[in-house]
Formats: sequence, C-alpha cells, structure tokens
Amino acid sequence: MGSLASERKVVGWAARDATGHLSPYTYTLRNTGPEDVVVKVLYCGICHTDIHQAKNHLGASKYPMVPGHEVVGEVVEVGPEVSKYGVGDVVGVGVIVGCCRECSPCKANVEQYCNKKIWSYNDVYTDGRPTQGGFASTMVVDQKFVVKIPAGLAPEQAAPLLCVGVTVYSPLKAFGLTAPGLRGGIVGLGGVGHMGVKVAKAMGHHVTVISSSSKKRAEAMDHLGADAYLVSTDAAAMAAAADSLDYIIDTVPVHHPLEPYLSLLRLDGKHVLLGVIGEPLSFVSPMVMLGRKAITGSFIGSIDETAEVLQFCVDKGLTSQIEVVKMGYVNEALERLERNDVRYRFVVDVAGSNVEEDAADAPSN
Ligand SMILES: NC(=O)C1=CN([C@@H]2O[C@H](COP(=O)(O)OP(=O)(O)OC[C@H]3O[C@@H](n4cnc5c(N)ncnc54)[C@H](OP(=O)(O)O)[C@@H]3O)[C@@H](O)[C@H]2O)C=CC1
Ligand SMILES: O=C/C=C/c1ccc(O)c(O)c1
Ligand SMILES: [Zn+2]
Ligand SMILES: [Zn+2]
Repeated sequence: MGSLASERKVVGWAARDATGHLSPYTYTLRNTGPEDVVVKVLYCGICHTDIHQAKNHLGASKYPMVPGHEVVGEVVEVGPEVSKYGVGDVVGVGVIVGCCRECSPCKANVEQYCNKKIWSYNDVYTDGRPTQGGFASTMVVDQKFVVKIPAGLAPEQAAPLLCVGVTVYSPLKAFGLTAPGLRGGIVGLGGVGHMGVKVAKAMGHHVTVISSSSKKRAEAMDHLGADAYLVSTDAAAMAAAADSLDYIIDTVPVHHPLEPYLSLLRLDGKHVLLGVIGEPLSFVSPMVMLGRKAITGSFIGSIDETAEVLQFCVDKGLTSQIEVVKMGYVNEALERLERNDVRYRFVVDVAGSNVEEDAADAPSN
C-alpha cells in the first residue's frame, strides 16, 4: 500500500465553454478516501459523448470540464480499506464513478441505471467537488468503479472497451441476443459501431453494417469481418434487405429517421438506440405493430459487465482499432471525430504527453 497523500493539484485538459476547445487546467483532487484508488492515467479514449458534453449538446454542461471516460491507468496509491487493488495494478475507469448502492438497479448490480449515479465528469461528487475525467494526469476513484485490465490486453487497446466495448456487449446480453446464428445490423460504423461488429461476429452472428456512405465498405468487410454492407440512402439495397434482421444496434449521434431501419427488422426484431440525440425521433406506429418490433435503448453496462467484456475480448482475441495521439493533438482529434474522420477510435497517450508540464500555462480553480 502506498502512503496517503492529502489534497493534490493535477493538470487536465478542460473545455471552458461550448466551443468544446480543451486547454490545460489545474485543479485539486479530493483526499484519498478509505476505499479510493489513486490512478495515474496512462491512456484515455475519445468518445463522441465527449463532444456532446464539451459542446453542451444536451444543455447541461458545466465548465471547466475535463472530459474522458475511457481511462486506463496505473494504481499509484490505495486507501486503507481497498481490498481489490494494489499499487502497480493496471486498471480501467469508465463512465460512472458513484451510485447510491441501495436502489433496485444498484442491488441488481446494474448501477449504471441508478438515479443517483455519479458521472466521471460533468457531475458533482459526494464531497461537493466537480468530477473531472481522464484527460488528466491523475484520478481518484472509489474501488467499486475500477476494473482490472486483464493480462493479454494492452492498456491503449483496453481504453475504448471501457465504454464502447461494454456499450455493445450489455444490450446483446440484456435483450437475449447472444445466440450464434442471429442476424444483426450495426448502424454507424464509428467507435461504438466497429466494436459492435467485432463483438457480434465473435458471438457467431451474421452482421450487416448500415452506413451513411460507401467509404467504409472495404474495411468493414475485409478487416472488421462484416458479412454485408448497406448504404442507408440506397433505397433499392435497403428494400432488398427488408425483414431480415433480428436486431439493430443504432450508434448514430445525430437525428435520423428510424423507419428505413425498422423495415429491416423481422418479427420481434429489436432496434437498440445507443446514440445520444437531444431531439425527438419519430416513426408511425404500424412500423412497430406489424412485426411486433421493439424500439429500445441501452446505457453503457455495469461494472461486472465491463470486467466481463474485457475478458471476452481477451478470450476471443478481439482488439479495438485505434489511432494513438498525444494530448497536444486532442482538439484536432475531437474535430476529426466530429467530421467522421477516424478509423475508429482516438486514444490519447496521456502519460506520454507530460500533461503536468502544461501546468505553467494552466489557470487553476
Ligand atoms: N448508449 C451509451 O451508453 C453510449 C452512447 N454513446 C453515444 O453513441 C453515439 C456514437 O458514439 P461513437 O461511436 O463514439 O461516435 P463516432 O463518431 O465514432 O461514430 C458515429 C458514427 O455514426 C455515423 N454518423 C452518421 N451521421 C453522422 C454525423 N452527422 N456525424 C457523425 N457521425 C455520423 C458514422 O458512421 P458511418 O460513417 O458508418 O455512417 C459515425 O462513424 C454518440 O452519440 C455517443 O454519445 C457512446 C457510448 C455509450
Ligand atoms: O459515452 C458514454 C455515455 C453515454 C451517454 C448516454 C446517455 C446520456 O444522456 C449521456 O449524457 C451519455
Ligand atoms: Zn463513451
Ligand atoms: Zn442506486
């Protein structure tokens, strides 16, 4: 066990307003509580949610905001009651860092659905301080919300899985969609979508990618292992595929019509919405009645499922397809992600970016 330090100043890269532009920011971490783990951040993936939050797409952003919720780091200190981790362990932190532990979702170990959950950034912790995410040198996290990175998974590879991996794995399990031979569609071949293809293929599904363009066709088929590829605006190809899918995992992060996708589902097919869209989506009721189809949603996955999907990826030999960048490139990376110009996830090499040296320029709180 390492020694317990009191409050410490750290440097993260924060958005100050809805431009979403990140710049160095010095702030104070909470004292290490008895069940807290102090994590030196090694890598942090960039999720489209970081854009939604940094740019206030949902209207609830608070600044300064240090985004980042696909965090892999090394434990550098543990509180006296930490039993699960020790100094030197390589661990992951995702979207949630707190919950009430008493409600029915918490008791059922689906704490991501707790109404009192605490987000890893853009939230307020139990001590009244703002939570700040993984684009920073260090985080302090309750051991309950930390997962061990299994042997056989490189830390930069593991980072995206802490969000995108579990986000596709959880609904497939929750909706009974794990049996081999099922036919699935993945709408939107980005960070979440590309792991959707890989996880669904590893479960033995026939996987159709449904994309906004034909640009990713060759990669989807040749490298990700998809079985079919549809361009959503190709009406003839979409019509030919009608009534063929058991489920659709929809990862599109902007408003889009649902009906072209609903028509691809067969009897009892499920359309699982994963994209964060702050405007109403619409469809006419016969689109779901005639075929007893369901439109549903899913939010990340539990801590247990996060550990499970990491091991699933090791067991199945799955890796995420990533572009590793330094922190100084984070604003370009966010812009490229927003204009759909990454295959398929940026991961920031936080430890290799010496963010503490940015402190000289960093206004503090
Ligand atoms: N429910 C949950 O728990 C989670 C939700 N999310 C949300 O899921 C969504 C996807 O996240 P992520 O995979 O990181 O995002 P990406 O930007 O990596 O991927 C989104 C994909 O959607 C397609 N797309 C269609 N229209 C647009 C558009 N106008 N702008 C950008 N992309 C478009 C693109 O695929 P193509 O080129 O094939 O059309 C793109 O690659 C986000 O809204 C994110 O907040 C993320 C993680 C967890
Ligand atoms: O990337 C993970 C978080 C997803 C998310 C889902 C729903 C929502 O309202 C959010 O603010 C984020
Ligand atoms: Zn995410
Ligand atoms: Zn709860």
